[in-house]
Amino acid sequence: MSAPILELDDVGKSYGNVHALRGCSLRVRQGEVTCVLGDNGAGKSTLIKIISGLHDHSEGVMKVDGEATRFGSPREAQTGGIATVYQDLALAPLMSVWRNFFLGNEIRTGLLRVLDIERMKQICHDELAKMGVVIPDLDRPVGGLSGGQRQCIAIARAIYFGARVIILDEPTAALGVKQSGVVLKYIVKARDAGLGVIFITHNPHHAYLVGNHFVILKLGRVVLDAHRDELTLQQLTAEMAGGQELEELSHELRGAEPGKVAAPAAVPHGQVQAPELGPGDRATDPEGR
Ligand SMILES: Nc1ncnc2c1ncn2[C@@H]1O[C@H](COP(=O)(O)OP(=O)(O)OP(=O)(O)O)[C@@H](O)[C@H]1O
Repeated sequence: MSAPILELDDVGKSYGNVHALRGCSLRVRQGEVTCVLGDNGAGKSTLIKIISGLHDHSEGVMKVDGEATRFGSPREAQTGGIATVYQDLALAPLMSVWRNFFLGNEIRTGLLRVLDIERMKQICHDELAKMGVVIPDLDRPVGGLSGGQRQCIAIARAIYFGARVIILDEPTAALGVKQSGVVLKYIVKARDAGLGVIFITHNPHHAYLVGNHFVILKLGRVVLDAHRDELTLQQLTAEMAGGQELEELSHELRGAEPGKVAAPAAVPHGQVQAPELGPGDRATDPEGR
């Protein structure tokens, strides 16, 4: 197993009296997808903010390449090779695809330092092609693209600008089934390109399709930390759903409405009931099984 690029040891963060994160340990390795799952208020955003340099941790140690590190700003985290793709993406909707790709990092040429548009378009085209993204017209405003395509542009951009760890903040949360599939494929491509991917999600089905490693946060604590070999999709779903709590709820609902059969237990927060993985799903199995 390769040495972790990023390690958290017992990291915690308090906002005044609120312990948003406690005793969180995590390893992110090259060529692996680490999925961080958790309900609302579990501490996922706090974790992202610590790793991406927005907040400092109050307890524990964060290491990058084995060295204890505290990022003073998101820019420092980026320089350290850590890129965060937020759900709202920080893309400018009215700007073209290539302008968005180079936003803040434009290539200039000549004495007058004018924008080298042709070169930027060519690089943008090549980098998207490497990820298998085909956008025929790079002059098109990003706002006119699908949510899945926008996520992919943001991922390709992070890779091109030197990310070694990429944090994806619920990239499939606002997407339908097909678009989610597109984004999951690019997560696999980023992993195969050698990045360490942190995939934040509410959805155990999406996580299990691409994940090598799974961490579940609940009320700021890690309640599950398992490698793919140690866990089935059903177990992951049950852990996420809080099997015991749903069992109790199911009894309660049955009691409340006599004669009615309670709804299936494991469907929290509008998520889809867990399908058994079919042969098609295995296409994105990170172990290639
Ligand atoms: N700036 C803050 N000040 C005080 N409390 C905060 C702050 N940010 C987060 N918290 C609290 O910390 C806990 C964890 O919040 P966090 O946003 O990290 O959870 P989350 O898992 O990202 O939730 P969601 O999925 O709803 O975004 C919550 O109880 C939240 O209310």
